[in-house]
Amino acid sequence: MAVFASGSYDPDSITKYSSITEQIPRRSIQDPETYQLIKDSKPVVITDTNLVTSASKWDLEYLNKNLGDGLFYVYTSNDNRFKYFDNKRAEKCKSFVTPSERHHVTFLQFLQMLKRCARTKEKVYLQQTLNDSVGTNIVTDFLQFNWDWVNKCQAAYGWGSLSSNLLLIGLEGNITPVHYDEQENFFAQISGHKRCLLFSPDQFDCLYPHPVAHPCDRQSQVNIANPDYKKFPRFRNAHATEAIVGPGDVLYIPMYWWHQIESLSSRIPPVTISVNFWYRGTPLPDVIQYPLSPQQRVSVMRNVEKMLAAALGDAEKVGELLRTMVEGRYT
Ligand SMILES: CC1(C)c2ccccc2-c2ccc(C[C@@H](CC(=O)O)C(=O)C(=O)O)cc21
Ligand SMILES: [Zn+2]
Repeated sequence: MAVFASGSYDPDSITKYSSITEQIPRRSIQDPETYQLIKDSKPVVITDTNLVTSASKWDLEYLNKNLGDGLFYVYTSNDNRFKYFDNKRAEKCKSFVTPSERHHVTFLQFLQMLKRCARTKEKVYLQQTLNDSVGTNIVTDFLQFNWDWVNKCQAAYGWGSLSSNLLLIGLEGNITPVHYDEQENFFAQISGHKRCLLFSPDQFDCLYPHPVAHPCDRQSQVNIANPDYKKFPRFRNAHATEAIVGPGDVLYIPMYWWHQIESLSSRIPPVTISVNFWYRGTPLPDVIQYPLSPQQRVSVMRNVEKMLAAALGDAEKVGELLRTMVEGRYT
Protein backbone atom coordinates (compact mmCIF):
# COMPACT_ATOMS: atom_id res chain seq x y z
CA MET A 1 0.00 0.00 0.00
CA ALA A 2 1.51 3.31 -0.99
CA VAL A 3 1.90 5.72 1.92
CA PHE A 4 1.55 9.37 0.91
CA ALA A 5 3.43 12.26 2.43
CA SER A 6 1.13 14.28 4.65
CA GLY A 7 -1.09 16.60 2.63
CA SER A 8 -0.56 14.82 -0.68
CA TYR A 9 -3.07 12.71 -2.62
CA ASP A 10 -2.83 9.57 -4.71
CA PRO A 11 -3.09 10.58 -8.39
CA ASP A 12 -3.97 6.99 -9.35
CA SER A 13 -7.06 7.13 -7.14
CA ILE A 14 -8.62 9.65 -9.49
CA THR A 15 -11.52 8.33 -11.62
CA LYS A 16 -10.95 9.04 -15.30
CA TYR A 17 -14.03 10.71 -16.81
CA SER A 18 -14.54 10.91 -20.57
CA SER A 19 -15.90 14.44 -20.35
CA ILE A 20 -12.78 16.18 -19.05
CA THR A 21 -11.14 18.42 -21.56
CA GLU A 22 -9.20 21.16 -19.83
CA GLN A 23 -7.78 22.47 -16.57
CA ILE A 24 -9.15 25.48 -14.69
CA PRO A 25 -6.48 28.22 -14.66
CA ARG A 26 -4.53 28.81 -11.42
CA ARG A 27 -3.68 32.48 -10.84
CA SER A 28 -2.27 34.79 -8.17
CA ILE A 29 -4.22 37.63 -6.55
CA GLN A 30 -1.55 39.89 -8.07
CA ASP A 31 -2.47 38.82 -11.59
CA PRO A 32 -4.97 41.14 -13.37
CA GLU A 33 -6.18 38.14 -15.39
CA THR A 34 -7.63 36.69 -12.16
CA TYR A 35 -10.09 39.60 -11.96
CA GLN A 36 -10.88 39.47 -15.67
CA LEU A 37 -11.87 35.79 -15.29
CA ILE A 38 -14.11 36.52 -12.27
CA LYS A 39 -15.64 39.50 -14.08
CA ASP A 40 -16.40 37.19 -17.04
CA SER A 41 -18.00 34.63 -14.65
CA LYS A 42 -15.31 32.08 -15.51
CA PRO A 43 -13.87 29.65 -12.92
CA VAL A 44 -10.35 30.29 -11.62
CA VAL A 45 -8.27 28.88 -8.74
CA ILE A 46 -6.67 31.72 -6.80
CA THR A 47 -3.62 30.34 -5.04
CA ASP A 48 -2.46 33.06 -2.63
CA THR A 49 -5.50 34.83 -1.18
CA ASN A 50 -4.76 33.91 2.45
CA LEU A 51 -8.54 33.87 2.65
CA VAL A 52 -8.65 31.12 5.29
CA THR A 53 -5.00 30.92 6.45
CA SER A 54 -6.20 31.42 10.03
CA ALA A 55 -8.01 28.09 9.66
CA SER A 56 -4.96 26.10 8.54
CA LYS A 57 -4.62 24.86 12.13
CA TRP A 58 -8.15 23.35 11.96
CA ASP A 59 -7.94 19.62 12.41
CA LEU A 60 -10.40 17.22 14.05
CA GLU A 61 -8.84 17.65 17.49
CA TYR A 62 -8.86 21.47 17.38
CA LEU A 63 -12.39 21.55 15.95
CA ASN A 64 -13.64 19.09 18.57
CA LYS A 65 -12.20 21.31 21.26
CA ASN A 66 -13.39 24.62 19.86
CA LEU A 67 -16.48 24.12 17.72
CA GLY A 68 -18.70 24.19 20.78
CA ASP A 69 -21.31 21.71 21.94
CA GLY A 70 -23.96 22.64 19.39
CA LEU A 71 -25.49 20.13 17.00
CA PHE A 72 -24.18 19.61 13.46
CA TYR A 73 -25.79 18.31 10.29
CA VAL A 74 -24.03 15.11 9.25
CA TYR A 75 -25.11 13.27 6.11
CA THR A 76 -24.55 9.55 5.68
CA SER A 77 -24.64 7.71 2.40
CA ASN A 78 -24.32 4.02 1.65
CA ASP A 79 -22.64 4.76 -1.61
CA ASN A 80 -20.13 7.62 -1.71
CA ARG A 81 -22.49 10.06 -3.40
CA PHE A 82 -24.07 12.89 -1.39
CA LYS A 83 -26.84 14.10 -3.65
CA TYR A 84 -28.61 17.13 -2.25
CA PHE A 85 -32.37 16.90 -1.74
CA ASP A 86 -34.93 19.28 -0.29
CA ASN A 87 -36.30 17.69 2.88
CA LYS A 88 -39.74 19.29 2.74
CA ARG A 89 -40.31 18.32 -0.90
CA ALA A 90 -38.96 14.79 -0.23
CA GLU A 91 -41.68 14.29 2.40
CA LYS A 92 -44.39 15.29 -0.10
CA CYS A 93 -42.91 13.15 -2.91
CA LYS A 94 -44.03 9.58 -1.97
CA SER A 95 -42.04 7.83 -4.72
CA PHE A 96 -38.82 9.65 -3.82
CA VAL A 97 -36.07 7.55 -2.24
CA THR A 98 -33.73 9.79 -0.25
CA PRO A 99 -30.20 9.37 -1.62
CA SER A 100 -28.59 10.17 1.73
CA GLU A 101 -29.69 10.53 5.34
CA ARG A 102 -29.42 13.66 7.48
CA HIS A 103 -28.49 13.43 11.17
CA HIS A 104 -28.33 16.20 13.77
CA VAL A 105 -25.48 15.24 16.10
CA THR A 106 -22.76 16.62 18.39
CA PHE A 107 -19.20 16.83 17.11
CA LEU A 108 -18.26 13.93 19.40
CA GLN A 109 -20.97 11.76 17.82
CA PHE A 110 -19.61 12.82 14.41
CA LEU A 111 -16.14 11.61 15.44
CA GLN A 112 -17.65 8.28 16.50
CA MET A 113 -19.42 8.04 13.13
CA LEU A 114 -16.05 8.70 11.44
CA LYS A 115 -14.44 5.85 13.36
CA ARG A 116 -17.24 3.50 12.36
CA CYS A 117 -16.75 4.46 8.68
CA ALA A 118 -13.20 3.12 8.80
CA ARG A 119 -14.80 -0.31 9.35
CA THR A 120 -18.14 -0.17 7.56
CA LYS A 121 -17.03 1.67 4.37
CA GLU A 122 -20.05 3.94 4.97
CA LYS A 123 -19.39 7.59 4.16
CA VAL A 124 -20.21 10.69 6.22
CA TYR A 125 -20.22 14.36 5.40
CA LEU A 126 -20.45 17.12 8.03
CA GLN A 127 -21.98 20.28 6.65
CA GLN A 128 -22.57 23.12 9.05
CA THR A 129 -23.18 26.82 8.62
CA LEU A 130 -20.51 28.73 10.54
CA ASN A 131 -22.56 30.88 12.92
CA ASP A 132 -22.25 32.40 16.37
CA SER A 133 -22.89 29.06 18.08
CA VAL A 134 -19.22 28.09 17.58
CA GLY A 135 -16.53 28.49 20.24
CA THR A 136 -14.59 31.75 20.72
CA ASN A 137 -11.37 30.40 19.16
CA ILE A 138 -13.23 29.52 15.96
CA VAL A 139 -14.83 33.00 15.96
CA THR A 140 -11.33 34.47 16.28
CA ASP A 141 -10.08 32.36 13.37
CA PHE A 142 -13.18 33.31 11.36
CA LEU A 143 -12.65 37.02 12.01
CA GLN A 144 -9.06 36.62 10.76
CA PHE A 145 -10.22 35.37 7.36
CA ASN A 146 -9.02 37.76 4.64
CA TRP A 147 -12.33 39.70 4.65
CA ASP A 148 -10.60 42.72 3.11
CA TRP A 149 -9.90 40.81 -0.12
CA VAL A 150 -13.24 39.04 -0.34
CA ASN A 151 -15.24 42.18 0.50
CA LYS A 152 -13.36 44.05 -2.25
CA CYS A 153 -14.33 41.32 -4.75
CA GLN A 154 -17.96 41.39 -3.57
CA ALA A 155 -18.09 45.15 -4.18
CA ALA A 156 -16.11 45.10 -7.44
CA TYR A 157 -18.51 42.61 -9.08
CA GLY A 158 -21.68 44.05 -7.60
CA TRP A 159 -22.50 40.80 -5.83
CA GLY A 160 -25.27 40.73 -3.23
CA SER A 161 -24.69 40.01 0.45
CA LEU A 162 -22.73 37.06 1.84
CA SER A 163 -25.47 34.49 2.42
CA SER A 164 -23.46 31.90 4.37
CA ASN A 165 -20.20 30.15 5.05
CA LEU A 166 -20.54 26.38 5.15
CA LEU A 167 -17.97 24.33 7.04
CA LEU A 168 -17.52 21.00 5.24
CA ILE A 169 -15.73 18.00 6.69
CA GLY A 170 -15.71 15.06 4.30
CA LEU A 171 -14.06 11.67 3.95
CA GLU A 172 -11.80 10.58 1.11
CA GLY A 173 -14.01 9.25 -1.68
CA ASN A 174 -17.00 11.47 -0.85
CA ILE A 175 -18.64 12.80 -4.02
CA THR A 176 -21.03 15.74 -4.24
CA PRO A 177 -22.67 15.00 -7.60
CA VAL A 178 -23.08 17.50 -10.42
CA HIS A 179 -25.34 20.41 -9.54
CA TYR A 180 -25.49 24.18 -9.82
CA ASP A 181 -26.18 26.80 -7.16
CA GLU A 182 -27.86 30.17 -7.65
CA GLN A 183 -25.10 31.93 -5.74
CA GLU A 184 -21.55 33.09 -6.42
CA ASN A 185 -19.11 30.91 -4.52
CA PHE A 186 -15.54 31.36 -3.27
CA PHE A 187 -14.74 27.76 -2.34
CA ALA A 188 -11.80 27.71 0.12
CA GLN A 189 -9.89 24.47 0.72
CA ILE A 190 -8.37 24.12 4.19
CA SER A 191 -7.20 20.53 4.60
CA GLY A 192 -6.77 17.65 2.17
CA HIS A 193 -7.44 17.81 -1.56
CA LYS A 194 -10.66 17.98 -3.57
CA ARG A 195 -11.15 17.42 -7.25
CA CYS A 196 -13.61 19.87 -8.77
CA LEU A 197 -15.23 19.26 -12.16
CA LEU A 198 -17.05 22.25 -13.61
CA PHE A 199 -19.42 22.44 -16.60
CA SER A 200 -20.48 25.81 -18.05
CA PRO A 201 -24.13 26.90 -17.70
CA ASP A 202 -24.68 26.66 -21.50
CA GLN A 203 -24.44 22.85 -21.10
CA PHE A 204 -27.85 22.74 -19.38
CA ASP A 205 -29.15 20.56 -22.23
CA CYS A 206 -26.36 17.98 -21.71
CA LEU A 207 -26.84 17.70 -17.95
CA TYR A 208 -30.60 17.03 -17.67
CA PRO A 209 -31.40 18.62 -14.32
CA HIS A 210 -34.36 17.26 -12.30
CA PRO A 211 -37.55 19.33 -12.63
CA VAL A 212 -37.49 22.51 -10.55
CA ALA A 213 -40.30 21.21 -8.31
CA HIS A 214 -38.42 17.91 -7.65
CA PRO A 215 -36.62 17.40 -4.30
CA CYS A 216 -33.33 17.27 -6.28
CA ASP A 217 -33.90 20.59 -8.02
CA ARG A 218 -30.61 21.97 -9.45
CA GLN A 219 -29.01 18.52 -9.43
CA SER A 220 -28.15 16.70 -12.67
CA GLN A 221 -29.88 13.34 -13.26
CA VAL A 222 -26.68 12.07 -14.90
CA ASN A 223 -24.21 10.02 -12.85
CA ILE A 224 -21.08 11.12 -14.71
CA ALA A 225 -19.15 8.10 -13.37
CA ASN A 226 -21.64 5.81 -15.12
CA PRO A 227 -23.80 7.84 -17.53
CA ASP A 228 -27.01 6.30 -18.93
CA TYR A 229 -26.55 7.43 -22.54
CA LYS A 230 -29.95 6.00 -23.52
CA LYS A 231 -31.77 8.32 -21.11
CA PHE A 232 -29.28 11.17 -21.42
CA PRO A 233 -27.81 10.99 -24.97
CA ARG A 234 -26.66 14.63 -25.08
CA PHE A 235 -24.34 14.03 -22.11
CA ARG A 236 -21.90 12.66 -24.74
CA ASN A 237 -21.33 16.27 -25.79
CA ALA A 238 -20.63 17.53 -22.25
CA HIS A 239 -17.17 18.84 -21.54
CA ALA A 240 -15.80 19.65 -18.08
CA THR A 241 -12.92 21.71 -16.82
CA GLU A 242 -11.09 20.41 -13.78
CA ALA A 243 -9.14 21.72 -10.80
CA ILE A 244 -7.58 19.86 -7.90
CA VAL A 245 -7.61 22.23 -4.93
CA GLY A 246 -5.39 21.84 -1.87
CA PRO A 247 -4.87 23.77 1.36
CA GLY A 248 -4.90 27.53 0.71
CA ASP A 249 -6.48 27.31 -2.75
CA VAL A 250 -9.70 29.22 -3.41
CA LEU A 251 -11.82 28.09 -6.37
CA TYR A 252 -14.24 30.66 -7.78
CA ILE A 253 -17.38 28.73 -8.79
CA PRO A 254 -19.49 31.24 -10.77
CA MET A 255 -23.25 31.22 -10.16
CA TYR A 256 -25.13 28.64 -12.31
CA TRP A 257 -21.89 26.77 -13.16
CA TRP A 258 -22.37 23.02 -12.72
CA HIS A 259 -19.89 21.39 -10.37
CA GLN A 260 -19.05 17.96 -8.99
CA ILE A 261 -16.67 17.89 -6.02
CA GLU A 262 -14.77 14.79 -4.88
CA SER A 263 -12.67 14.35 -1.75
CA LEU A 264 -9.35 12.73 -2.72
CA SER A 265 -7.62 10.08 -0.68
CA SER A 266 -4.95 11.74 1.37
CA ARG A 267 -4.39 9.17 4.15
CA ILE A 268 -2.99 11.86 6.51
CA PRO A 269 -5.39 13.43 7.44
CA PRO A 270 -8.19 11.08 6.28
CA VAL A 271 -10.62 14.01 6.11
CA THR A 272 -10.99 17.03 3.83
CA ILE A 273 -11.98 20.37 5.31
CA SER A 274 -13.40 23.23 3.24
CA VAL A 275 -15.28 26.47 3.87
CA ASN A 276 -17.38 28.05 1.14
CA PHE A 277 -18.43 31.69 0.80
CA TRP A 278 -21.83 31.93 -0.91
CA TYR A 279 -22.87 35.37 -2.18
CA ARG A 280 -26.24 36.31 -3.55
CA GLY A 281 -25.79 37.13 -7.24
CA THR A 282 -25.70 40.50 -8.95
CA PRO A 283 -29.29 41.75 -9.13
CA LEU A 284 -30.56 41.14 -12.70
CA PRO A 285 -29.93 44.27 -14.86
CA ASP A 286 -33.09 46.39 -15.21
CA VAL A 287 -32.51 46.53 -18.98
CA ILE A 288 -32.22 42.99 -20.33
CA GLN A 289 -29.54 42.71 -23.01
CA TYR A 290 -30.10 40.29 -25.91
CA PRO A 291 -29.02 37.63 -26.67
CA LEU A 292 -29.66 36.36 -23.14
CA SER A 293 -26.63 34.97 -21.30
CA PRO A 294 -26.71 31.20 -20.56
CA GLN A 295 -27.32 32.08 -16.89
CA GLN A 296 -30.31 34.24 -17.82
CA ARG A 297 -31.70 31.41 -19.98
CA VAL A 298 -31.48 29.02 -17.02
CA SER A 299 -33.21 31.60 -14.84
CA VAL A 300 -36.01 32.03 -17.45
CA MET A 301 -36.48 28.23 -17.74
CA ARG A 302 -36.71 27.97 -13.94
CA ASN A 303 -39.33 30.73 -13.84
CA VAL A 304 -41.39 29.05 -16.59
CA GLU A 305 -41.35 25.70 -14.71
CA LYS A 306 -42.33 27.41 -11.44
CA MET A 307 -45.08 29.45 -13.10
CA LEU A 308 -46.52 26.41 -14.92
CA ALA A 309 -46.44 24.24 -11.76
CA ALA A 310 -48.33 27.02 -9.95
CA ALA A 311 -50.76 27.66 -12.85
CA LEU A 312 -51.56 23.94 -13.21
CA GLY A 313 -51.59 23.41 -9.44
CA ASP A 314 -49.60 20.21 -9.98
CA ALA A 315 -45.89 20.00 -10.93
CA GLU A 316 -46.50 16.51 -12.40
CA LYS A 317 -48.62 18.06 -15.17
CA VAL A 318 -45.95 20.51 -16.42
CA GLY A 319 -44.24 18.04 -18.81
CA GLU A 320 -47.48 17.05 -20.56
CA LEU A 321 -48.48 20.69 -21.08
CA LEU A 322 -45.03 21.64 -22.41
CA ARG A 323 -45.05 18.69 -24.84
CA THR A 324 -48.50 19.72 -26.09
CA MET A 325 -47.24 23.28 -26.58
CA VAL A 326 -43.97 22.34 -28.33
CA GLU A 327 -44.38 19.09 -30.27
CA GLY A 328 -45.16 19.69 -33.91
CA ARG A 329 -45.22 23.46 -33.32
CA TYR A 330 -41.91 24.72 -31.96
CA THR A 331 -39.74 21.99 -33.43
C1 LIG B 1 -23.17 17.38 -0.07
C2 LIG B 1 -23.40 18.44 0.97
C3 LIG B 1 -22.75 18.10 2.29
C4 LIG B 1 -24.88 18.67 1.17
C5 LIG B 1 -25.86 17.76 1.60
C6 LIG B 1 -27.19 18.22 1.70
C7 LIG B 1 -27.50 19.54 1.41
C8 LIG B 1 -26.51 20.44 0.95
C9 LIG B 1 -25.20 19.95 0.84
C10 LIG B 1 -24.00 20.64 0.41
C11 LIG B 1 -23.84 21.96 -0.03
C12 LIG B 1 -22.55 22.39 -0.38
C13 LIG B 1 -21.46 21.53 -0.28
C14 LIG B 1 -20.10 22.06 -0.59
C15 LIG B 1 -19.65 21.96 -2.05
C16 LIG B 1 -19.55 20.50 -2.45
C17 LIG B 1 -18.42 19.81 -1.70
O1 LIG B 1 -17.47 20.49 -1.32
O2 LIG B 1 -18.53 18.57 -1.55
C18 LIG B 1 -20.60 22.70 -2.96
O3 LIG B 1 -21.32 22.12 -3.76
C19 LIG B 1 -20.63 24.17 -2.89
O4 LIG B 1 -19.84 24.76 -2.11
O5 LIG B 1 -21.45 24.77 -3.64
C20 LIG B 1 -21.65 20.20 0.14
C21 LIG B 1 -22.95 19.79 0.48
ZN1 LIG C 1 -22.58 23.54 -4.88
